[in-house]
Amino acid sequence: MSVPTVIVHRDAEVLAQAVAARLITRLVDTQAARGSAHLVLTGGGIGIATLAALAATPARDAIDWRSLDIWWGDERFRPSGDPERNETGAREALLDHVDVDPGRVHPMPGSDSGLTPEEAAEAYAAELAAAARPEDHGPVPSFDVLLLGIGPDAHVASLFPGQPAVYEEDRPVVAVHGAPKPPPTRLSLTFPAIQAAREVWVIAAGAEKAQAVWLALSGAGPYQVPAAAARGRQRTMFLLDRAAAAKIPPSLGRIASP
Ligand SMILES: O=C1O[C@H](COP(=O)(O)O)[C@@H](O)[C@H](O)[C@H]1O
Repeated sequence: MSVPTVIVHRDAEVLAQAVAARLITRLVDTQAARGSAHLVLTGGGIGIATLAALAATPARDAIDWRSLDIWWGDERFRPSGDPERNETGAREALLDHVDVDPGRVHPMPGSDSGLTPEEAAEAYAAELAAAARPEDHGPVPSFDVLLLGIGPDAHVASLFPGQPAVYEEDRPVVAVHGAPKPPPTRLSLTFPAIQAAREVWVIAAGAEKAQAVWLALSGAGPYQVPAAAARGRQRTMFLLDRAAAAKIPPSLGRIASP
């Protein structure tokens, strides 16, 4: 697994725009090299703001949207179209405004799917397995970029401290019950699936995330600090605003926006 690189931007607005710009470059380069790319989206305030920033920049047209597979790192188990779903936020902020191939957009099943949360997790795992190639050496595609927000409690995706999902070592997707942040029932990628990504980008803005960010970069254990296990195979980035970076030593964070 890769050692995190930390980049600090002035504020949440610059952070969202900078991550959007970085994403365009990464996806364009990947599509040039391999013809297509796999992107995993996150929900949350800065996650959706990043997607809105991507939608707002004309450079978004450099991405071949029809050759992009879009996945989610976690989802709230609510009906399709529910405002609490990460999918709903992503569609409104970005996906409704670009020429994606609907067949390559892979939302996690909702509570109106007729599936139990456990069945929904299994269904999503099967969808991931169907997209994996022999060279991926595992049950999920090698995601090119996997975006993660982080909670004040250091949760990533829907992997909350001390919950059974953080101990999952085999299945790539699990149902989560009793999440401390509402809604309580969710689906989430697990650490093995997250760590199969080529690149993991943790995005955080705001002072309420500062302690969690510091713990995630300080060698804390993943069961109590899930963000400490947010690592990509080739690259891990912590993309922060100044408030979220406030507790990490200045030597660790490279200021990118004066
Ligand atoms: O519940 C969730 O929370 C995290 C962080 O959200 P934020 O609003 O505090 O930034 C998010 O990354 C995750 O996808 C989501 O389901």
